[in-house]
Amino acid sequence: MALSPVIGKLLHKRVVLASASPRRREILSQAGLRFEVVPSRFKETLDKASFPAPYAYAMETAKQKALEVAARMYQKDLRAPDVVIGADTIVTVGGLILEKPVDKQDAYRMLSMLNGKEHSVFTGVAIIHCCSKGGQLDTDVCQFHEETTVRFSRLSEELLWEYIDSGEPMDKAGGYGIQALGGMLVEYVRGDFLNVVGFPLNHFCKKLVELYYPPGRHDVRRVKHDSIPAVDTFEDLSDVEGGGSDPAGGIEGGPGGQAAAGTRGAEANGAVESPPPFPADLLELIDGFKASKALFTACKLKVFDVLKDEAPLKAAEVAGRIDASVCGTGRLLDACVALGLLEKTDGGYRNTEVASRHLASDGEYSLHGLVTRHDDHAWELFTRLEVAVRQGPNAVAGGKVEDPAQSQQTTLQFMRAMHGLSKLTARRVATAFDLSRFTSACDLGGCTGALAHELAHEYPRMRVTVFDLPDVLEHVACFQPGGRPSERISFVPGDFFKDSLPEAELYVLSRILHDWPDDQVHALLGRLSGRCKPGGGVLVAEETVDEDPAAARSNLAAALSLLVRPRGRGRSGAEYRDLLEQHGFRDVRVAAAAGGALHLLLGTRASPP
Ligand SMILES: Cc1cn([C@@H]2O[C@H](COP(=O)(O)OP(=O)(O)OP(=O)(O)O)[C@@H](O)[C@H]2O)c(=O)[nH]c1=O
Repeated sequence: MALSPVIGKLLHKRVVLASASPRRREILSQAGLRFEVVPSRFKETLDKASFPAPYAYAMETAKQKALEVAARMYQKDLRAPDVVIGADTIVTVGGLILEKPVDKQDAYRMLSMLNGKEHSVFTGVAIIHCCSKGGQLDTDVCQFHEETTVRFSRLSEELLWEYIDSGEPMDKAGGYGIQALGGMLVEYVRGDFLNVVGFPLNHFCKKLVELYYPPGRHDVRRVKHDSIPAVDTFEDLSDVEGGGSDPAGGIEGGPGGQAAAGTRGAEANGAVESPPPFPADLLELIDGFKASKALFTACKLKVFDVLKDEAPLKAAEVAGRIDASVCGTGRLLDACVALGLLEKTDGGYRNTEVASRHLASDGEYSLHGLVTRHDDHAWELFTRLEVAVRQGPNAVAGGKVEDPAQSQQTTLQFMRAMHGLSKLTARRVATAFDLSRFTSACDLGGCTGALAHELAHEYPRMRVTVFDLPDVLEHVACFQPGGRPSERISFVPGDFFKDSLPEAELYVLSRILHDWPDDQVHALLGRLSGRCKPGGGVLVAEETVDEDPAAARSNLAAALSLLVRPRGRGRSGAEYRDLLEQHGFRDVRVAAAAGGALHLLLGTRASPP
């Protein structure tokens, strides 16, 4: 069966289901998973009020159930299973969390609350990978939750009691079982049916895909947090069976036929037309700016710096370090956990590897400066996207040109942003072509010298001059590795439109040309071409505006940025090639770097006719 490659990843592992729920056992075994069942002894008594949302409570309970089993099994024979799966299903209505009723009266109380209304069913799931490290149990926790909306018909007292007397409600969250007699109470279901029954199989498979086929081995652009499965087998299945995001499609093909019976039951109850597929991707897109803003805020408040130095820390401790409210900090930290930037453990919050490497303000590959620049500058610029669309490029701010050297602060911020970005791509730019025939290079607008360092490192015969505005070069010292530039790198102050260009065999224009309108690009290339000797070269690195709709998604940010910028313009790869050829460069070779984000061109100066 097409799904088996995903489930199959667990077939050679010792898997334990930490649950007494017969429904979970059935759902997972019908999906082809092989596992042992070890019911958890964890008491479901966590303080619900201490969680920011009901799903967080369900996820934590699921995790504690699984951890209890892992710890107990490890203690017993000093060998934990490879994977322990825990789950917890709750029903929420009017802000209340309903678990399993304690008696018939309690079941009546719950069913009365659900009567004639919509409610949510959340299942929190924890997939815990265990191993033994230094004689101790080591666990790696992966958690997620799924929400399904269910609506009950208006039911008479008599029917409610008849249902309660059947005994079915007693071991089920919210006091009903949708898969059996309880299905008759349900008017409609929106979302994953199996999630209501007790285990969100579809989301579980997606998580397995994320865990066992991490981005990098596949096309990164196809992996989206909690939404699209990244493996062909799984994606194909969704297509075949009625559309990836259509929960109903998934149910029909689901294991065992229970689910199918459930949906048919809901239809038979009549009255309500089945709702359209839940547009999860679209909603994620609508909320996309909130995710960016959460990241910006956490960076600005130096959350990732604090957690890089000391971790794990509780929300109150982080709040103390960043001088912010405990409640606000808790929300922000949880948002960062949901975004995959932080991890939450029993001891508190800690950075993910990516956060420590890229979001703390220090470190070789820090993007903190880039994030700050986006928050302070790009954010504001994008609020004017509508104006830019209506009036065309460069119309924003009445054509006001932002000068990066406006103030020391702005210059430094700009340099930090550029430095972070350049460090990430410099090696790729330096090595995309064999540049070993050049013994000197001049990086025009080379800013902090990040690319110059890579060129000097890659080509031991090459001397590199960084040519940039005096205000920029004033600050370069703090960006040099070890505090000082290499012997083969020199910094020369000047304006490439006015001042004499340093002599070099290779001229580099990395992320420069997009910033200028055509007349100034021609002026600059004309000066450069006049200075370049025959056989010399020009290397251009740019984000391009591609005409190819298939590439549009990856170019989206660059294309829109170029639209809202007060100056400059986006160009396609072909336009850059044309520009070089117009200025006497021949044999233009083209390459892509940084996963296609950068377009590189290397041209050779022809002898004048
Ligand atoms: C809404 C609904 C719930 N359930 C069952 O309700 C229990 C929830 O309780 P839990 O605490 O998550 O699990 P448990 O049964 O106590 O088992 P365990 O995992 O060991 O704690 C699980 O059984 C679910 O199937 C159904 O069978 N059908 C439904 O429509």
